[in-house]
Amino acid sequence: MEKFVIDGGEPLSGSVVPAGNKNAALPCLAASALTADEVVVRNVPRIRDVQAMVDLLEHLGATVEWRGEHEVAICAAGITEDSLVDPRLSARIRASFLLAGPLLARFGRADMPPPGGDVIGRRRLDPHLDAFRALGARVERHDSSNLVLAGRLRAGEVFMDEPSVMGTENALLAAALTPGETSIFNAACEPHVVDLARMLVKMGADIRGIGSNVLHITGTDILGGTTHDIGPDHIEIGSFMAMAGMSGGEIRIKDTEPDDLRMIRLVFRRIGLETRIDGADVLVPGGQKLVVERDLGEHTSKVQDGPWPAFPADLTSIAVALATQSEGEVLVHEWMFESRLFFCDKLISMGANIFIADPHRALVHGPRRLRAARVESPDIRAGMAVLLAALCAEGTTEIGNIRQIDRGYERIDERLRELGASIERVAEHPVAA
Ligand SMILES: CC(=O)N[C@H]1[C@@H](OP(=O)(O)OP(=O)(O)OC[C@H]2O[C@@H](n3ccc(=O)[nH]c3=O)[C@H](O)[C@@H]2O)O[C@H](CO)[C@@H](O)[C@@H]1O
Ligand SMILES: C=C(OP(=O)(O)O)C(=O)O
Repeated sequence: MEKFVIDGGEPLSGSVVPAGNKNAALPCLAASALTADEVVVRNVPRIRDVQAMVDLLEHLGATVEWRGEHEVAICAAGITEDSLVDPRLSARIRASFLLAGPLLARFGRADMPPPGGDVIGRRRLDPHLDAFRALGARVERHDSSNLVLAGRLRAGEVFMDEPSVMGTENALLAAALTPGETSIFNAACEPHVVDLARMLVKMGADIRGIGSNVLHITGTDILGGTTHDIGPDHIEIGSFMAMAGMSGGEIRIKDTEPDDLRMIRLVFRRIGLETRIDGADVLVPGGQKLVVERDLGEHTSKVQDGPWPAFPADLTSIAVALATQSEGEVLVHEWMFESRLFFCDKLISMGANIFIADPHRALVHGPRRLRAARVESPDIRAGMAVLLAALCAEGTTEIGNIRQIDRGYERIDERLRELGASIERVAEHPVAA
């Protein structure tokens, strides 16, 4: 067990290169299971969740070779219809369920142990199952241990009951290896869904409508290998933007996809943070006095997440942290997950003024001088939000359970030190009873 020990209060400045998008790397790695040819994925973030997906593929029988810090070659020729998904590894990540689409399409059967992932509310698998059923699969067994899907897939029409990100990805993965034209309506269109669709095109599927909520996939019975570069992680970029604003420093975030940042920049501006686009970089000017923009008629501002291109759910915790340092009042409405805002009590223990109206809504009043505390990281993004708070708090904060932060942010302590932070990773010894 490790913890972070942070001495807060220093402005963080300098430049940082964002890691590859975690939520794109995971489905793109799962896509390697669709073919017996070699697939090379580049700009892969070296985070715990990626390692779990790589371990899952290896356990299934794929060969995996790291060819550089961020480049991995996978050959799934060794995966057979008898390969089994390891339940222990599956429980480590939500994205383990993305192996269902490839296994079902390739072998006509997928025996899936329950996935893991952040505990941030109920996480439905129904949209995935609806999609597989629309392509001709049946649920053969579903008990607390496993969910077994079976059937030779045929192209069809999928109408998602909600634009589920991984549900859309599983439908895409399955449809790419199913001959004929499949249409997905009410599809999710997050940058990671786009990334996966582009990779599947390079593997031999024909996909129209990429980036929209209607996808037409002409699948094939054999997909080939490819080399694919993962795009920059817009959630990590948003986290660095908030970090600059909260600490008062100037940070340049390099090599981004500015078009993917439009809603994030718009919402952060509402919370009081100005950012500029300079070529492919985002510049957060230093020394900003953050003031919340009120709505017309002096009404309270609201930040609400939603499916793309709305503000990403994975940045709501970061938005709460940012709002603690901005003058005024913001209502953060985390509409998608029921438990994600429970972490606000960690910020409250550090001195933030937050009124938790109900599980979905928190009213944040700023600015508040934050003070050091001992806190645990409940999930990836809450962990990062608490880390941002610690970086601008007075005194020495300790954050436990940092495995959660390591699930989604690569070498975050080293990268923060390069920006001037005082942060140490320290082994934590259990206290004897
Ligand atoms: C590995 C991965 O990629 N994980 C991401 C993925 O999870 P995941 O794919 O599991 O999330 P989903 O998009 O399926 O759903 C997210 C939540 O929002 C709810 N919902 C969704 C759409 C909608 O119109 N109405 C609605 O209520 C769902 O019921 C669920 O509770 O997408 C989430 C939403 O962007 C992100 O937080 C996760 O980081
Ligand atoms: C919720 C997240 O991840 P997962 O879906 O893998 O739990 C996240 O990335 O914030």
